[in-house]
Amino acid sequence: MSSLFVNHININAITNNEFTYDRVKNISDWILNRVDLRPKIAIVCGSGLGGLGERVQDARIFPYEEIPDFPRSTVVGHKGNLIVGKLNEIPVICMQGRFHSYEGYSNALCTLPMKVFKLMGVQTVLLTCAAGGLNQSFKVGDIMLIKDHVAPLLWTLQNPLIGHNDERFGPRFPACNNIYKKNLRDIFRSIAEEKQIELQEGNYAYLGGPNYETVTELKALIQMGGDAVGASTANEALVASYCGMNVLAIALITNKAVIEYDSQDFPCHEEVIQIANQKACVLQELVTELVKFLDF
Ligand SMILES: O=P(O)(O)O[C@@H]1C[C@H](O)[C@@H](CO)O1
Ligand SMILES: Nc1nc2[nH]cnc2c(=O)[nH]1
Repeated sequence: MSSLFVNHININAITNNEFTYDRVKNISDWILNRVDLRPKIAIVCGSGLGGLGERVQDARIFPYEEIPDFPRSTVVGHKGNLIVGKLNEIPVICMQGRFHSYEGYSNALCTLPMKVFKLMGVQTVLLTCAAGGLNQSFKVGDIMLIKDHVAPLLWTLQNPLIGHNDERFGPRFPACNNIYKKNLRDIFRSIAEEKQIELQEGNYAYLGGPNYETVTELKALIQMGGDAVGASTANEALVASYCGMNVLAIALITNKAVIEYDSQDFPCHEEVIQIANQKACVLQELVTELVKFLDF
C-alpha cells in the first residue's frame, strides 16, 4: 500500500496519513451501498473463531479482496470475509479474520476497519482473540473478559494514532483509562453466569509477533500486570475507543505461557487453532446472546 522509506525516514509510523477521512468514507460507502442493514454492532473474529460468521443470517459476504483499499488476511484461521447480516435477529457487521502487524501491515492499516465501522454508524465493537495465558490460575480453554491492556508496542512509532489527526474520527489526545466498558463487561458476565459458563477477567498484553514470547518477556509482561498475551486486539480497541465506539473484548486462552526456562513445552499456532475450534461454540453462544443487549 505504500513505499516504506522517504528520505530515509520510515513512514510506517505515519501511514495513518494515508487513510484520510475521504478514503475511509469511500470504503464505508462502498459497503453501505451494497447492503440494506445499518449495523450498530461490529464483531471481529480472532484466530480460529471465524465460525461466528457462519451464524450470521441473511448474510452478504464480501471477501476482503473485493473491498477497495482493504488489506488481505494472510493467517491460517482467518478467512478474510466481511459479513453483514443478522445475528440473533440483530444487524451486525462481522470480520471473519483480522490484520496483524506481523503480516507486514502498519498498525494504522491493521486498525483501518475500526475507522470504517465508525463511519458506517457502528456504536459497539466486540473484539475476540486467541491468547496465551500468563495468569497461572488460568486453564487452556478459559474465556477471559479483557478489562484493560498493556501494549509496549503502542508506546512506539507503531501507535496507529500517530500522524495527522482528523478530529472527525477522534481527538488528538484520547484518554485511555476506560477503553473496555464496564457496563458491557457486566452484561457479558451476567450472560455467562446465567449459562453457567466460567469466566476469567484480566489484562491483555499486546506484542507484535509473529514469534511467541521468550520466558523473560513473559515474566516481564506478568510484572506489568498482563494476564494473557496476544498479537492483536489492543490496537483495535485503542482505535475503536478513540473513534468514540464502545469496546468489549474477549480472549480465549488457547495455550499456557511457558514461564520455565529450558522447558520442552512449546506454543504453536496449530494448537491455538485447535483449542479455538474446540471452544468456539461456547464463545459463539455467549456472543449470540450478547448482541441482543447491545442494540441500543
Ligand atoms: O487474531 P488473534 O489475536 O486471535 O491471533 C492470535 C495471535 C496470533 O496472530 C496467533 C498466534 O497463534 O493467534
Ligand atoms: N503472542 C502470542 N499470541 C498468542 N496467540 C495465542 N497464544 C498466544 C501467545 O502465547 N502469544
